Amino acid sequence: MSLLLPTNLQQYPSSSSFPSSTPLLSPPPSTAFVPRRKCLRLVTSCVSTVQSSVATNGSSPAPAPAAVVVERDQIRLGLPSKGRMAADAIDLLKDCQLFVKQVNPRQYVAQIPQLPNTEVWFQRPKDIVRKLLSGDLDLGIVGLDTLSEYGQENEDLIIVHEALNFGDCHLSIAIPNYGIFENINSLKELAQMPQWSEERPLRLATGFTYLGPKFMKENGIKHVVFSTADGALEAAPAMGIADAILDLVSSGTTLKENNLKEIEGGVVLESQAALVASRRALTERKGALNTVHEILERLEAHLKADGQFTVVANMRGNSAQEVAERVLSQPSLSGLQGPTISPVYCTQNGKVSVDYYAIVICVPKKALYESVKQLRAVGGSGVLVSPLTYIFDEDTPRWGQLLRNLGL
Ligand SMILES: Nc1ncnc2c1ncn2[C@@H]1O[C@H](COP(=O)(O)OP(=O)(O)OP(=O)(O)O)[C@@H](O)[C@H]1O
Ligand SMILES: O=P(O)(O)OC[C@H]1O[C@H](OP(=O)(O)OP(=O)(O)O)[C@H](O)[C@@H]1O
Ligand SMILES: [Mg+2]
Repeated sequence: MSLLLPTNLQQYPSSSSFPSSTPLLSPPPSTAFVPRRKCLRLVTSCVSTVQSSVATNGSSPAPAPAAVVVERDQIRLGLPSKGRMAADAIDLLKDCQLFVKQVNPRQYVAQIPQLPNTEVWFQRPKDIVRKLLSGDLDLGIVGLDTLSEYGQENEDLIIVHEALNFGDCHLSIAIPNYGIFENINSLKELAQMPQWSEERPLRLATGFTYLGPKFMKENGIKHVVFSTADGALEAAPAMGIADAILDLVSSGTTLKENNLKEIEGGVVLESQAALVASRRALTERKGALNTVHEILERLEAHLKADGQFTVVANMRGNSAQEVAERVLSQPSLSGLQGPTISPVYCTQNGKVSVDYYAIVICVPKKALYESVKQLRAVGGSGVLVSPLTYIFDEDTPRWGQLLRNLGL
């Protein structure tokens, strides 16, 4: 990777010399609960964080901050303060019956009455990651892209839930769909283009100044130089500033509108919102593990139910067993653990009898129509479909994983 002539974008030669757009500076957390002696240690640790991280977000992995857990009574959860993740994060918590009470949008601290030992702090997503690392936050909701870029594989960061079902996008290389790139459709073809040399490397514009150089290095692409900007990167190729870009894509509209295309092998990562925690907080801060357990249980119950419908149907039959056999003969009707089948009691000529059975199953939303067709095929009628709110399993699989990860 080599240096290119300056342009109107900031240019940096490689991952090792990519300077920071913003230093990892986080203000000391509230000292309200910090005893005096701890206060001194806290300041020391903040100073060392600042000094050691001026070359981020695109340099070598940030060193683990000093292992200090500041004493405070409240567990701190960081939520995105604005942008596309903010409303969805609050809505998700609301769907889990966790109501974030924010008096007005400019107030950066809020409460969740259902979690009395927890404070919400609204921060920019990248600052959530930085503050998890500095110990100023204990938990956070951010995109996996931001976590990877600013967390830089730091072992103190633990992904508690990696798929919160919003903020979906992917980080991808894109090139012009015209000119010398017209017939280039893969990373390999891009790398092998005769145009790139030590003197004239491929110019890649990205805001991902850590992940970009790392990805190119891992893919053996040597003749590349990086530049950065804060947004509207898709303009860079047409402006003649860059040959390619590395940016987030969701609908693909921005690429299309700027005559750019993605290439095979060019996806650096898939991203969506995740619940992230500081390992130190979970192991050392009183109450943090209980809080994360409760949040995780609620999230899992909601997210699992979110993809499912409850389907109730009537079915004529001689016995529950016989109805069950018919239902289970269909591939999409086994539900989560098999159908629940109950007799429907009717009176006929003054006598109570059972001619029908009600069957209840959970059906993935995507398979709803197929399931209705299969139900009809085995004699189902009067099909009622309703949304499912929560599925609380015996155990949350991610909780077990988390405990193993923490060595507990
Ligand atoms: N199409 C998309 N473009 C960018 N980010 C997306 C997209 N879809 C989902 N996301 C998620 O939203 C996050 C960006 O949120 P937002 O746009 O609020 O930016 P930000 O982090 O506040 O950055 P900045 O304010 O510096 O632009 C991404 O990190 C990603 O996880
Ligand atoms: O695939 P799409 O749905 O078109 O979304 C992708 C675009 O959205 C984001 O930009 P953003 O809107 O944050 O603007 P910015 O680049 O100016 O920050 C991202 O950086 C892409 O440019
Ligand atoms: Mg953009």
